[in-house]
Amino acid sequence: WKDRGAAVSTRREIDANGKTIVKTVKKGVRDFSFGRTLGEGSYSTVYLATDRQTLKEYAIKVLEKRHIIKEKKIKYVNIEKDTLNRLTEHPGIVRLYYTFQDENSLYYVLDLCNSGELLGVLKKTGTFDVECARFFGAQILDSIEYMHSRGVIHRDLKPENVLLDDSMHVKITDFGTARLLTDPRAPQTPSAAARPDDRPGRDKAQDDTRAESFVGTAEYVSPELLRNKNACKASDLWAFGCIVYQLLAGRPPFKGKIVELDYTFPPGFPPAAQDLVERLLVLDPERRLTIEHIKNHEFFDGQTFGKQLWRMKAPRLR
Ligand SMILES: NC(=O)c1nn(CC2CCNCC2)c2c1CCc1cnc(N=C3C=CCC=C3)nc1-2
Repeated sequence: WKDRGAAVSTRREIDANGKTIVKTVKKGVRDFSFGRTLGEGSYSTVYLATDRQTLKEYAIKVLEKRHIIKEKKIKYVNIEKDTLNRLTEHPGIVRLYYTFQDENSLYYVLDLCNSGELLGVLKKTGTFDVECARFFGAQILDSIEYMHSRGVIHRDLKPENVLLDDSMHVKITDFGTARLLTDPRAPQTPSAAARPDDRPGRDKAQDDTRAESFVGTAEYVSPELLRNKNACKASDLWAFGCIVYQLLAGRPPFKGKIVELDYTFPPGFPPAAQDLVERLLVLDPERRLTIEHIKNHEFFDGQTFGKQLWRMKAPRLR
């Protein structure tokens, strides 16, 4: 497990002649004071942590080596690190600054999102109005577009994994179950994605075993992931449709795994949003709206995307 990125801290020591020497050493666990637990996964715990020298706050994800080895999850750990290493330049993705390790654990030093989960904020207000749903929807979509452009499929997008920073801007997290496409320009749909890809050097093992073992969260998992376990970029857009529905309705469209497409819109659900959701919650991934179409959909009329979107002030929640 090669550490990534090197943050150094300077340490003053007195040498044998009583002279003060300044050493630069790679940052380690002693350079941080660990605070409350922000979340626990089956293989990791995420803590609030403060850099003792700079006083900057981070989220530090700690994984126990013994547990990962015992549960044969080394591949997952490396996938997450490789995924985070690919997603370095976008305001809507939780950033990995660097990693370090000690004899027992691996440490990922990540952006801290002080405003918690989008789900928590939604629960406080019950539902969002169109302006809020459009702002958060646009930031999530902009982040998905960046992920997909870097050949990353998240596979488990849901409001719990959409975090918010101090300015109430979106930061998507938890790439432990992401799928890395070896060719970022890979096709958008499972049939093309499922076609055996015998390019030399393609790591089939990674795809096959991971495709077998992972399925997203029941309420947001796409039909193709349930059917043939092959997630494609359109699978993240199915989850996006579920999230847009939930922001405006206050609950996800499906309770538990979807059988076939039986969901209804509550009275008062905005018509443009209804049309958008209906074109995303489509069983056949090849017929689902693509990101370009979504950005041009009436629901996002007047909404900017790209750099300008991330300079906007988050709307007051109501
Ligand atoms: N799995 C992770 O990588 C991860 N998990 N968490 C906490 C989870 C809590 C349950 N819902 C999903 C997130 C984080 C991260 C990345 C890095 C990260 C950065 N900031 C926060 N901040 C939080 C603040 C209040 C409540 C929850 C999270 N959390 C995380």
